[in-house]
Amino acid sequence: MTQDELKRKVAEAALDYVKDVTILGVGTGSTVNHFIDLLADLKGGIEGAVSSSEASSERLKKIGIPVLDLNAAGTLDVYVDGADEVNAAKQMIKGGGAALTREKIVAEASRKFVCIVDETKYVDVLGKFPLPVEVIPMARSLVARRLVELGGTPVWRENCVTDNGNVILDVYNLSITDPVELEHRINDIPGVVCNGVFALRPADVVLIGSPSGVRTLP
Ligand SMILES: O=C(CO)[C@H](O)[C@H](O)COP(=O)(O)O
Repeated sequence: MTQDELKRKVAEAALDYVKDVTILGVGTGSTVNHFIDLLADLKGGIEGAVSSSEASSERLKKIGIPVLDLNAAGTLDVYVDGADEVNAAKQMIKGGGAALTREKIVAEASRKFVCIVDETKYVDVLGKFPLPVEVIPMARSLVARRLVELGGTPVWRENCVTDNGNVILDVYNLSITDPVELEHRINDIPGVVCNGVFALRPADVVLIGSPSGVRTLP
C-alpha cells in the first residue's frame, strides 16, 4: 500500500469518532483532506466545523459543511487532525503544513483529540522531523539564535507565510526527550507565537494506519 492509501484508511477509521457529533474540529494536511472528503458521504448530523486553516476551511465549504468561528462554537466534542510525528505518550510534532497555531488552539478547545497518522509517523523519540516554530517576522533572527542555544539548527521556511501572517522556523537536530519541558522553553522565547511540540495537550486517541489494518495506541 502507498502512504496515501494508508492515510485514506486511517481517515476512514476516524469516522467512528464523529458519528454522534454535530460540531467538530478539523485539522490540516493530506491525511485530514481524506477525512474531509469522507465526511461528504457521512449520513450524520454534522452541522458545522471549526477549522484549523484556510485550506481546510475551503475544502469543508466545498462539500457543504459550514465553517464556524471558534468564539461562537465554544468547547468542541472532537477534534480530528494528523501529525508529523507521534510517540507512545500520544505527544506529537505538528506544523509541517504551517497550521500549528490554529491547530493547537482548536485542540485545546476540544474534549477529545483524535490523531490520525500512517505508520511512518510513529517514533520512539520526537525530533527526527524538524520542529516547526511560528514566529513574529521581526523576531525571526532573535528566535533563531535562542533556538541554537537550545541545541537546535533552525532553518527559515522561505516563501511560507502562515494564515496568521507570521513565518516558520524549522528546527533540525533536536532529540526531544522531555517534550513538555521543550514546549514550555520555546513558548517562553519572545517572538514565538507557537511551537509544534504538542505535549501539554497530547492526543487522546491515536489511530495508526498500516498495511495490516488500523491500530489504536493503548
Ligand atoms: O500539522 C500539520 C499541518 O500543520 C499536519 O497535521 C501534519 O503536517 C501532517 O500532515 P499530513 O497529513 O499531510 O502528513
